[in-house]
Amino acid sequence: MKIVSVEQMKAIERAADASGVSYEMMMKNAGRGIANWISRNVSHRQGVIGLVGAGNNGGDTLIALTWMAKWGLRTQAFLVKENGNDALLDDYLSSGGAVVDISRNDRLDFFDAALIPGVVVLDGILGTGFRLPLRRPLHDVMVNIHKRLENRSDLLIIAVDCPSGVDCDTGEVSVATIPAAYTLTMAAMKQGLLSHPARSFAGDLHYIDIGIGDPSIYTKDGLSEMIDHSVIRDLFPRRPDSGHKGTFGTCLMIAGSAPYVGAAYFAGKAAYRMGCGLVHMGVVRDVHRLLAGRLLEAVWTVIPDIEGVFDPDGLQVLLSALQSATAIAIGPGWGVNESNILFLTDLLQHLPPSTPLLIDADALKLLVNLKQWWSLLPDQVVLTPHPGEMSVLTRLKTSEIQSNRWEIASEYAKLWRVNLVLKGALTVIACANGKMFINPVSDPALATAGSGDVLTGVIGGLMAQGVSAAHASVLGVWIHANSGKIARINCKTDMSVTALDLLDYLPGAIVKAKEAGY
Ligand SMILES: NC(=O)C1=CN([C@@H]2O[C@H](COP(=O)(O)OP(=O)(O)OC[C@H]3O[C@@H](n4cnc5c(N)ncnc54)[C@H](O)[C@@H]3O)[C@@H](O)[C@H]2O)[C@@H](O)CC1
Ligand SMILES: [K+]
Repeated sequence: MKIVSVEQMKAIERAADASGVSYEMMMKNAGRGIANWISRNVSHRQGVIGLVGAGNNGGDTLIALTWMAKWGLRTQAFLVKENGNDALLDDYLSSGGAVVDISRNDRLDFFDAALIPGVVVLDGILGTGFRLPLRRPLHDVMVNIHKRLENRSDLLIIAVDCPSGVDCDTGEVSVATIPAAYTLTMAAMKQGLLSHPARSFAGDLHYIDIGIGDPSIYTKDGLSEMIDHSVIRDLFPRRPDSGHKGTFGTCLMIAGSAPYVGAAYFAGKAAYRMGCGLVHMGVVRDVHRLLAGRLLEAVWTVIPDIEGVFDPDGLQVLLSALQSATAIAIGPGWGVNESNILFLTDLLQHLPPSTPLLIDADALKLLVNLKQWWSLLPDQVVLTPHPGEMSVLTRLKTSEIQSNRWEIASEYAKLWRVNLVLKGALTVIACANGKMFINPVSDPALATAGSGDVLTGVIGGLMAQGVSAAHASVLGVWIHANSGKIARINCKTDMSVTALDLLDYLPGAIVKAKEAGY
């Protein structure tokens, strides 16, 4: 789904209107789309109530309620602000709907009576027209509504376009913003919903077609994209029935050191879980000793070491593996030390220029010791820094990176001509060709030691099978995040999810990616 600012959305609507899809038609399509989505996706046996604001967001909601009333559902509209949508109200009433005006902060007993367990609440008070701060008298009515909906897990709250009271550009929220289980977003994702705190209020994000198709045809701006099912479904490598392990590539994983054994395991196992035909592990003796009996699927080359880290002259043993790999991943668990700077320098000089490369973790921190390191990389390259590693690479403060993730990722991906996966909640992928993707998943289940090593294996395993560096990053980030979501559901808490769980639920995330929408 494309991502837009409020200004871009307005310009797209103007252009669509000029090309024949009128504002009225867009709103009708929005309302019908919301009603259809609810009837297909949620149980609405207890009826649907709408919180209706004075603007077009309220208009969308009234049209949705009108359709559902026509279909015989029990519905009620609560007018939260004196309403300018008289014609839409008349339509709704003549379709059998019921209206209660609570805009003067009275008659809330009717609202209380409507909040029966299982009822669907459509939040259509404010959309993209809202700017903080929330003004009176709406503020007071919304605070009262908020109090009543708080902690009501027996209700299903669905936000229309955005949770009301969210700034759709910045992601800031008002005191009265109501957290939703789902947000049904019109035509394109509003960028603010992919930033915190708004993201935590929006729940699962779904697209509603308002009849204009792909919004990017109405603008010259290159729109970023939220990773969803429509983005990833075509990115999987082919797996012909006649394939053999050579068909599915060889990932050379140069990982681990005596203090960080697990990193090599997580990365190597994840590459196998992603369908890679063969994973060739380049590791020091201590890592080999501990993992050889655990990662039985792997082929091993033991790299000479000095006190558990790579010997600067140790690359010789890997030269033939470097040539036969179809992708190379480096960095997890290396440690930052003088030996590894020399080892990395030698390694970059011996890389086959056409083999895709992934650089993660400590190898990213070591890169800064090499002059113009970005000129030493192959064309197909992915860097997967977390904000701390990005800070080392750019010499910017982590706080500065975190407050401006999209712009900074985009700027440096272009500068270094790399595909950059800036990790953390709401991972940003800035591709070397200028395209930007945002992962909508923000789940503390993923914030656990070894999680990044699993991601390295996932992306490396996909590249080994011939998926481009950019596509492997997009698909890999989505699958990794969803394995976290599935792990949280299965562990029944995000607290107990470990990197081993992420590995275990990769197959579930792959299945989900292949068969269902986000
Ligand atoms: N323009 C279009 O053609 C379409 C718009 N759509 C819908 O329209 C929405 C945007 O509609 P609008 O531009 O009418 O805006 P909204 O519906 O978001 O709300 C505007 C209303 O909120 C009030 N308001 C704004 N800031 C406030 C504050 N700080 N405190 C108190 N009240 C405040 C305004 O006075 C106005 O009454 C979208 O989110 C979407 O749901 C869709 O129907 C698709 C088509
Ligand atoms: K809303």
